[in-house]
Amino acid sequence: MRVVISIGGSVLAPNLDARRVEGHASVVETLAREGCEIGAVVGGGGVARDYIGAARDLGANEVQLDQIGIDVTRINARLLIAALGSQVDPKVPHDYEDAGDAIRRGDISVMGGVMPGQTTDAVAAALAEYVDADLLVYATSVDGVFSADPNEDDDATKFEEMTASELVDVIGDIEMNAGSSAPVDLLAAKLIERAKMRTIVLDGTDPERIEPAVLRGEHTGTDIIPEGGDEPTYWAQ
Ligand SMILES: Nc1ncnc2c1ncn2[C@@H]1O[C@H](COP(=O)(O)OP(=O)(O)OP(=O)(O)O)[C@@H](O)[C@H]1O
Ligand SMILES: O=c1ccn([C@@H]2O[C@H](COP(=O)(O)O)[C@@H](O)[C@H]2O)c(=O)[nH]1
Repeated sequence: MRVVISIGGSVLAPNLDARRVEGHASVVETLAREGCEIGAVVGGGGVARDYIGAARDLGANEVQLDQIGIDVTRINARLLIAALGSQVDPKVPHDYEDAGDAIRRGDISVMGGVMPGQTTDAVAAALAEYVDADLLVYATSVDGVFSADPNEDDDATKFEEMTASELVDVIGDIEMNAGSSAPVDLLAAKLIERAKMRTIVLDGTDPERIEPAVLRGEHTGTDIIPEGGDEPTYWAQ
């Protein structure tokens, strides 16, 4: 089974806690031992937003701010690489071909951002499509996709499952400025839709939640169901 895991910066490195990074690395290594081929994509989190906020105050434009964000995602990717064993490609790929080559060699590949105008959510979706992944998992700071931002709206309800086109509708109005927050960004949702990619959005603050989701489809987040796609088959079955 080939899986791409997007790990939000806010769940990997909300502060520089080595044990937390080790926890995520340990789950990735366990999945690799179970026979999964893995591409990981790491976000920038609060640190990226702090840098972006300061540079915005200094007058940088949105592309310059995105470039700062990309730099931070790549630093976070290096942090995860540092915690992974010998099976990881030590290089942070800057494009999908290099990441795909590493995965096909049997290495774990860890990417950050690639280009302005998107977030690492879109990188993960594009990598998943490029390597023909069986599953894409977003480990983010909320336990799934809600009808509205659950941190802003007490009446927001969680989707246990939804189609990719419903996802596009729900997140379509979220702003796309550098450093913006969304469980999955709009470009990622469109890529998931066109690739008919089976996708799970879950709370990754506890990395232990990722393993049962990948191996058995067990989680409390949101399943994005491919329209016209096949029924999911789980690795452990
Ligand atoms: N409809 C929605 N459903 C769920 N979360 C939403 C929704 N709309 C906005 N959000 C916000 O999206 C946030 C999750 O995305 P966020 O970008 O902060 O984290 P991430 O995916 O872990 O990546 P990173 O921290 O690297 O940016 C949540 O904290 C929530 O406030
Ligand atoms: O391909 C990419 C990836 C990221 N960015 C910029 O970086 C920040 C932080 O990334 P997150 O995935 O949101 O953690 C993002 O908001 C963008 O400003 C990018 O431009 N291109």
